[in-house]
Amino acid sequence: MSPLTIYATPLVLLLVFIYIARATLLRPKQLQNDRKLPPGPPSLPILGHLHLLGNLPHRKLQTLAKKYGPIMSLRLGHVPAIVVSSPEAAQLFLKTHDAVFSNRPKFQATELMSYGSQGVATTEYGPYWRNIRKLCTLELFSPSKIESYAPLRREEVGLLVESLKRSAVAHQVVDLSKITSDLIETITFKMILGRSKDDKFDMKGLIQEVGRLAGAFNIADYVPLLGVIDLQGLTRAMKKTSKDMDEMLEKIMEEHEQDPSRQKEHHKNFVDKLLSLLHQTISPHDEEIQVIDKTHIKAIMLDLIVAAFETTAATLDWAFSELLKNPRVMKKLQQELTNVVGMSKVVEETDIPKLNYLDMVVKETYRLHPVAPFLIAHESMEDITINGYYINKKSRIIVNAWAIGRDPKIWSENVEEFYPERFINNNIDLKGHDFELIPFGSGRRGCPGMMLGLMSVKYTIAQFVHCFNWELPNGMNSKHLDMNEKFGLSIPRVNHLLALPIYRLV
Ligand code: HEM
Repeated sequence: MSPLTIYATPLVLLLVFIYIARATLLRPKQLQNDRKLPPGPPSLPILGHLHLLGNLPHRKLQTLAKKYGPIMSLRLGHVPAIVVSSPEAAQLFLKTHDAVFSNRPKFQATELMSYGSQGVATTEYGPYWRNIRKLCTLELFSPSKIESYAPLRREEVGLLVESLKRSAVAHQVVDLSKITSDLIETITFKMILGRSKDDKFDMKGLIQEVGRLAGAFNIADYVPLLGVIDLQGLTRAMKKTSKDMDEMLEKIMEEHEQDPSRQKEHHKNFVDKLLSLLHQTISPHDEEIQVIDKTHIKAIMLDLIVAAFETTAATLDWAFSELLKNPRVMKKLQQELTNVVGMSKVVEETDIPKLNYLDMVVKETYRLHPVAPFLIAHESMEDITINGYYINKKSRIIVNAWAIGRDPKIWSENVEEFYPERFINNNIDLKGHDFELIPFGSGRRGCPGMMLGLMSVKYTIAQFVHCFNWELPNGMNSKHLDMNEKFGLSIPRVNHLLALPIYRLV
């Protein structure tokens, strides 16, 4: 036994004892009063229901919701949580009572790595969030801004097509997961930071580490007394990553400030825009004057990159996985591309609105693989009663978009099948109005980057599927392609997707 273990064990026992004593003596108000909580499974002392979550909590919570219903009550350590698993219930939380549930809970990861939760996605509901979100919408997500990035997407996807053509000639299997993740990395960095990856910093490595740490199950968030001793080593890792990340973001800001060409309006990218607002009020007309400083700018940049990168890359990974697993769908999509674009041309973004089957393929990808299966956690800002159930202020709201997408009562018995045609005769879209399909969330905290992300997703799928036929390596039967997923900040594939490109245009 190591000396560390010898000292740590009595300490853990002492902390556990204090925790039980506190929990017993200071019983939460909700338990003293006779208020009806939503149903839920029996819980353990201290852990509550943490032990039930497993490695793939979206699947475990789906199973539990079948027994306890679409509004289910859990306790994750000391945190009361409500799990929402039907479109009707999601509508209640994200639309009808949106104003009560628009807060974000604080996590150790966002506190340590997002500058005290000061980014867009991590910050609490209030004037600061409202102003920053308004600014991002105007400067990054407006239709004209999305269009202004079309040349960037065209160039980066074009370079990849050329490289894939070379692989095709050499009969070389490519790592599609890596290729698409590198592509999204480049596009995201150029859009938000105005620069591509370079040797100076390992931006992707750092962002992936932030994603890994933020997505890890951190006992400190649920049993704070145990968090003090940092048994998992996460606090240490977060502090280190946050320091490295800070150095990188500082240098990036410095470079922007020192480049005089950046002062010209048409050269400005998102960081320049944020820097031009330094020490100014974001919105002088709002009820609370907010002056933006460098810490805010770093938190906003980081939040946007993390929100954009993993989600978009994981979507592409699952879309290509499903297309390779379902050759019928791949052929039908190629047929649509042949008809609309023609075999002698590559896809342009202006073709995208005409590609109806592509639209259905993307929706079906999100139905089966909402890459943020629980959206981003929401938190109630006041006590409220919904459907006769009492919900405490500061309850964590977990919307299981993954379970909703796989509910046979909504999607019929072929729910596990990748079948884009299910969208032919309905108007279900991804905008958050149809609670059967909410991979981008809904309401005030719904994803503001949806249209920007969808453009990269659709354009990349269309170009790759139009330019190439794709085969699995070593003649693998499509039925044998593994679809194992891992849970984190998003749910990517466990194993990278490998495939052989064969050029198909004339
Ligand atoms: C294309 C794939 C994407 C998916 C599937 C996705 C999904 C989501 C989801 C589920 C949420 C949480 C919604 C909620 O809590 O109700 C969210 C929030 C957010 N997303 Fe996205 N997203 C994507 C792309 C992007 C991109 C490209 C950006 C920015 C460049 C972005 C920026 C954000 C931000 C800033 C938030 C936080 C909004 C807030 O808290 O007010 N997302 N996204």
